[in-house]
Amino acid sequence: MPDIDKKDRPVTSVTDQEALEFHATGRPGKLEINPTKPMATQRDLSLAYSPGVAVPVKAIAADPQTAYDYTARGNMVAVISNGTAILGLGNLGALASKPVMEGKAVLFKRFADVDSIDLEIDTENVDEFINCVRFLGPSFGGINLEDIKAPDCFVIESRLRELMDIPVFHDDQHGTAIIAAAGLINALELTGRDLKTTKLVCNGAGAAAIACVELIKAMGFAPENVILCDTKGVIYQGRTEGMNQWKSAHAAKTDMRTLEEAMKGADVVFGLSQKGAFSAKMIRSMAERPIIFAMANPDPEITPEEVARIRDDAIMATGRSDYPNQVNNVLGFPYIFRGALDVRASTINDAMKIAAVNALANLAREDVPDDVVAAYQGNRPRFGSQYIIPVPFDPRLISAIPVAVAQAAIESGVARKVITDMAGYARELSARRDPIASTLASLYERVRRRPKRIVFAEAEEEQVLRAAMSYANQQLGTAILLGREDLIRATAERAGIDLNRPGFEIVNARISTRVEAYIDYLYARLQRHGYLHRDAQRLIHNDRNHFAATMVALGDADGMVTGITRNYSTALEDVRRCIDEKPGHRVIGVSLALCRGRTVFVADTAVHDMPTAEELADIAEEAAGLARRMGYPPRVAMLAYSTFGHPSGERSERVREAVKILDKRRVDFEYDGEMAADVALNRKVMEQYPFCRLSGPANVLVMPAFHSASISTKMLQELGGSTVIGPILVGLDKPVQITSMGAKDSDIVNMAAIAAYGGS
Ligand SMILES: NC(=O)C1=CN([C@@H]2O[C@H](COP(=O)(O)OP(=O)(O)OC[C@H]3O[C@@H](n4cnc5c(N)ncnc54)[C@H](OP(=O)(O)O)[C@@H]3O)[C@@H](O)[C@H]2O)C=CC1
Ligand SMILES: CC(=O)C(=O)O
Ligand SMILES: [Mg+2]
Repeated sequence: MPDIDKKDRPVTSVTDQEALEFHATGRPGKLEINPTKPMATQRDLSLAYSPGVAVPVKAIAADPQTAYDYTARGNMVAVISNGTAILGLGNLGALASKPVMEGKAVLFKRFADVDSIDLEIDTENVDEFINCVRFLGPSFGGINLEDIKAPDCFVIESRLRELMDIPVFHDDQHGTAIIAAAGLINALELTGRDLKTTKLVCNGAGAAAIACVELIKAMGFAPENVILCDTKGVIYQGRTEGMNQWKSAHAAKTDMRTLEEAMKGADVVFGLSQKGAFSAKMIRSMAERPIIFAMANPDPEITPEEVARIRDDAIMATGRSDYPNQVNNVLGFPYIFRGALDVRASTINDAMKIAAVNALANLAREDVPDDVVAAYQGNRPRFGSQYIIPVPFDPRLISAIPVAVAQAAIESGVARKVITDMAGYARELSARRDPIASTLASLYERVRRRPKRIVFAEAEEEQVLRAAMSYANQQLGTAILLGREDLIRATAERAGIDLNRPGFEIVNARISTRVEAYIDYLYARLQRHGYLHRDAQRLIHNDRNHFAATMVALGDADGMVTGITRNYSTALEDVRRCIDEKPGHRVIGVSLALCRGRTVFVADTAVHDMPTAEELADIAEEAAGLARRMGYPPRVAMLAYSTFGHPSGERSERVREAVKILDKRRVDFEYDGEMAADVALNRKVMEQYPFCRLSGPANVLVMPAFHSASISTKMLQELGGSTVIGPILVGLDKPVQITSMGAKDSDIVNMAAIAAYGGS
């Protein structure tokens, strides 16, 4: 069980205030609705609404299946709850469940491009709830039930499945069961067990547990080898206390009465109950090479550290992201619905669930290819006791699971649309998901594995302190706070930030013991550039950028972030006085623009005002390198106002020349130009130039000059609704990132993490 000692604290811990601010910032909540058709002209309105809308109305009335062609139904799932069992928090009501349901809706979109809306129904009456949902059927392609207490959830789901002709899926039951079963299959394989003879104990007999037990029995577990326990102990035939029909269906013919008795000699134990339910004695009494899935959230029935102290032959999984082998339903519901929606399935049946189980289990046995390594913090996990199930950010999930689910739906006769080209479908699926979320997540994970000391050069500012707190809280490393200690502490107190916890270090330039070394270093660099010794003294004593950059140059910090109090070019000049460019590289700025599921890298957005052809070629190489490091195979477009010589003009000459220079350099990425932005980004327009060497729309845009780079990224941000990260500085010998003036704490912490990643 390597490495688990370091993982005592949850890595994603956030403060209550951060969580509230996250939800309240900007438009409150996590969701908004956007039209997919233009609504600009009278004609648009006539088509979208009266009179044009009457035509699809009549078509749907004549043939209901055409609703999938003319409305959003086919890609729309409702996430529905009454809040009676919100996560592990209990019955806090429908309204309080809304943040969770919005969260599930966002995960649907993020991971599988499924549009989703949350609906909170304010009743605990089972019949009222059922009636409310059943009449909503025409609006949706599927219903994802969430956080409804047992046994109500069983009645609600089975009645709605009968009443509705679209998939109804209780995520807490089947999502959990599918992921647990996938992990179990692999753990059985690794321990050389046959599922027909394996003895399993499941502690807990609620929503998740009953579904797990039903699924593994459907997969071939012998009913007599499965023992279910609840708060009253073993569920045995004839027991009357605390029973219901769902527990009775799994009551065992046995003399055992306690969990402790049941676990003696058991091969597998599932915990779907409560923190701490498994004792050391129970774990010790299990069979050799036991399989222990302690899935209670947020704290498992027993921790991996505790198990490791008791025995070293166990395969261990939990529901948490900070241990190996996370069993979490986010691995399932987005992809299962994706597959079900794509074949317009009328239900999600056992065949589809088992197909999802096998697809997930098989994925963990495959070699992890290069372009997926980023999702695993740069490591290449090998199928084994520490890797029995993929992580949620594995980009292969989007093509593996929906294909298997869709195929099973077709074969089991519940699909209303047949996909014949499954390989083509898998390719389409891969293109649906933008890897930026996994890229950033894996970047953060990688930094967590090798935490870094990052100096926050403007630590007297409140948003910088907030970013530093988030950096430390997320266990990315030590936040070195540069500034006057009294001011930093006063600001922290006003902002409610506790600086006495681990993860912070305050450095005051005026009293630092390293000042003389920094002055000597800077003077040696600048003495032949018109600087006197006292100029170097003044810069180190009075200027936080020079002090911080020198700290990084001399190895007293791993990286630096600055920029909110000084404009970009000034901050960059400060840094360049202290740090050179990396040998053989050119310092440039690259902005990441994320818009409608696409990510493009735009360069140079920071340094070169009017680059020469040679400089443009260098910029292309640096930007392509960054794209590749972030997991995107680069397709570089050298942009201009003209495309392949038309219209002709002097201004495009430099860009054409840059392409020739790249030809001579025999670079190892796709590039072409000069071309206009629409040719670079729009496949159809690009097709008018069949000789174009790009294999698809560009994802790296090299701008002809700084002004066009800056204007276009700002327009994308303001008018196009893009999220822009950066400019990210690349090409410096040490990792330094500069934010824009007035950046928010979330932007600053991203830049700090990027600086830390640069030093990994
Ligand atoms: N990792 C994952 O992806 C998921 C994990 N879970 C976890 O599973 C647990 C149960 O969730 P869910 O099924 O939705 O909840 P339910 O309320 O539907 O069921 C809880 C069950 O646990 C039993 N139980 C509670 N405490 C103990 C105990 N100390 N010993 C034995 N049995 C106990 C209850 O017994 P009784 O019937 O006697 O009251 C009940 O059967 C939670 O901790 C939840 O976090 C749930 C979904 C997904
Ligand atoms: C993970 C989940 O769905 C839950 O805890 O309820
Ligand atoms: Mg849930």
